Amino acid sequence: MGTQILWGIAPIGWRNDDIPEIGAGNTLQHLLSDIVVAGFQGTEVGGFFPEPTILNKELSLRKLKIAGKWFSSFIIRDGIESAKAAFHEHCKYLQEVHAAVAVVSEQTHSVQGTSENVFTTKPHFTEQEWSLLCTGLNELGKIAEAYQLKLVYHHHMGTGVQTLAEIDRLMDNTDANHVHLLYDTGHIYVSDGDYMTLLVKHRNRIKHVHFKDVRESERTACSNEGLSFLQSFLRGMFTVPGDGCIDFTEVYAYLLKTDYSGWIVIEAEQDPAIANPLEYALIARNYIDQNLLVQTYKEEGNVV
Ligand SMILES: O=C1C[C@@H](O)[C@H](O)[C@@H](O)C1=O
Ligand SMILES: [Co+2]
Repeated sequence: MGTQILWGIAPIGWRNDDIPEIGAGNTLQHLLSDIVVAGFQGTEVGGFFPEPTILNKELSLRKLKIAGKWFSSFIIRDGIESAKAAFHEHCKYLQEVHAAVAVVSEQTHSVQGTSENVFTTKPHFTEQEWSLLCTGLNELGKIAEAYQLKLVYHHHMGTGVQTLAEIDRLMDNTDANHVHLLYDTGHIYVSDGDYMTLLVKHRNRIKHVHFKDVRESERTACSNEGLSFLQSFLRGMFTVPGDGCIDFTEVYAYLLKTDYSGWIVIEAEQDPAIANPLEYALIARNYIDQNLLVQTYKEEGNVV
């Protein structure tokens, strides 16, 4: 067995699909070259990425890989058949860029992209909606496998699968063979004020990881002011590991102890006009090298 971890960083610090205007001047080439400078092995696909042959060329020039890509599903709103058709297209693209996972988030009734207070407003699915969602995800999971991908579900602020209780329900009612979990430290911390319980409870379903850190003072301010999800990230609620309040040494130690293999993707949405993306990528890299990789080194029996 043993642990095989690939380290990536998401485009979200350079350009953000939730607010496409910010960082719009950052090109694909600029982003990918910054990722190389910061010493990461790959990234996730952003909405502005080109078709597979062009992307593969730019990736191979820099020896970078693609981990996966976000997919907003509307299983509840549009029905399973409609979601399946869109997901086939998504998986086809991902297979062509040799990705490992398809990141799925159900966006029916979501307030993620709205001006609603994300700390007090979120959808609560009915019994019928839960049943449709879980059945639909099982179907999408099988489609992902046909493209040599794993479907990993992204719990997310402002959506119907946000809290630990909601993630429990999703895990309990979907097929573990087809529906896996993406563990995002930042989202579960902002939602529940805790990140270890989810990790320990559902470690056996976790097949993809986002390391997102949180500035506690900004989280409190955003919550007190009743900001939306988009306003909160523009305000600086999220940051890279090493710059916020999450103890990633604890998270990483647990992943190592349980032989996690796969991608860990640094993901911190910030306004690139305020937080220089390369500078923050280097802060993350430095934190990983100084605080996390030293654990792998010790596990291998080395003396530090
Ligand atoms: O994985 C993610 C993808 C983004 O589009 C999303 O809004 C962000 O919060 C996230 O965690
Ligand atoms: Co995420």
